[in-house]
Amino acid sequence: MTLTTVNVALGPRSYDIVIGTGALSATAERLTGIIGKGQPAIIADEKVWGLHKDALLAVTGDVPVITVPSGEASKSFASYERVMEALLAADLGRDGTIIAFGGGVVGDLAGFCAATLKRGCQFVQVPTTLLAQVDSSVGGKTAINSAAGKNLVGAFYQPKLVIIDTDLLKTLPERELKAGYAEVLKYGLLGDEVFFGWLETAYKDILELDPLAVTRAIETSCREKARLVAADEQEASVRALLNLGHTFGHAIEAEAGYGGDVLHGEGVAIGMAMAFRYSTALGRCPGQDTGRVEAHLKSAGMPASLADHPGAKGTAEALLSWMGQDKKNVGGRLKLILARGIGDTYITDDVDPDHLLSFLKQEPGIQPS
Ligand SMILES: NC(=O)c1ccc[n+]([C@@H]2O[C@H](COP(=O)([O-])OP(=O)(O)OC[C@H]3O[C@@H](n4cnc5c(N)ncnc54)[C@H](O)[C@@H]3O)[C@@H](O)[C@H]2O)c1
Ligand SMILES: O=C(O)C(=O)C[C@@H](O)[C@H](O)[C@H](O)COP(=O)(O)O
Ligand SMILES: [Zn+2]
Repeated sequence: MTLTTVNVALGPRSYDIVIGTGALSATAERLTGIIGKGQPAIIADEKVWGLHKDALLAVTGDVPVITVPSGEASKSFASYERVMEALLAADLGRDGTIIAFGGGVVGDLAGFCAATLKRGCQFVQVPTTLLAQVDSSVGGKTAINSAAGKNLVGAFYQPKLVIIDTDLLKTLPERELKAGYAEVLKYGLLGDEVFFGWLETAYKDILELDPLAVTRAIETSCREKARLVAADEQEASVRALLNLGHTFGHAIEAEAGYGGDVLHGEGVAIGMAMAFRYSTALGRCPGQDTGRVEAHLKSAGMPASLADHPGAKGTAEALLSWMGQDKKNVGGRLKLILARGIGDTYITDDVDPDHLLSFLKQEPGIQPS
């Protein structure tokens, strides 16, 4: 078994991402080294725990486990409170280690618990979805949702180690694989046209979990994420490129509620297509590139607009109002990631809300005001 290691270079907060088949058992010594003499605890997605607990327990030995229900609803204040009380009852101190075992939901929740437990304890990510393996386990964005919007309560807090065992993906449902693929695609669209070109031919292999294709997709995504995070840990500049499609996507998710009608990756897929269409509407991106993005999403069986997704809804006004809550906004100005073409994106706060509203009103599937 060959493992690949990508380092996230953040000075004293630097850490490795270890990627490959069998990565979990191969990193056992590193994990126990991080745990040291402190008290560890596992925070696991309930479904993942049922499927894969033996793989993790074989590495950690007997460790307290706190499970949370599967799904976005677990990124809530209620779930955060329950998990924090359980961690305190398990006697974790600052030298304790929280091991997140699940997709992005568990990673974001467990990371926020780690950031705030006694003002910070150790944290290790063991992501189990494609989305979490290519994106959410890396970079230290941790959060829960609020009634006001997605990820509005959180912290930047880096893990000590990310263990990406691609064997864990074998049980992932197809819809979740596709949702994760949206974030893979993001890395091509935001800055790597060659990678996008490869994805146009390799997407079937990735979705069928061909080991070489999956590993290349994960490694390429993690390298680019590690590069952007190392350059701008707290999203003061270039890191915002990782938010391509998210201002639209988070609004679509929020409007659908967090009950699983629209998955994060599905919102991002629609949001990226919207960002390209809006860039074309502004005369900044050739329509040919936008057409290529839409065509690829359709080939991969993913939505490119609200009309393609039965759970996506909302009026232009409602979506714009959610976008107004976005954390990137400064001084009340909307900030968007737009495109000059595939692999060439930029961050702008030069957004006219009236113009954006007219654009949204013409989007396929948007509800009448
Ligand atoms: N922090 C970040 O940088 C970042 C980046 C991207 C997304 N996110 C967040 O991540 C979340 C989405 O993550 P997600 O797509 O992983 O969703 P998720 O965590 O809800 O997992 C998706 C589903 O797959 C199931 N599952 C997980 N692993 C499995 C496995 N190996 N086999 C079978 N089933 C499995 C889960 O039970 C769940 O039902 C969103 O909340 C999003 O905001 C965060
Ligand atoms: O790591 C980042 O930076 C990202 O933006 C990655 C996104 O895929 C992820 O969904 C993130 O949680 C969104 O961040 P937010 O700041 O818009 O909540
Ligand atoms: Zn995302």
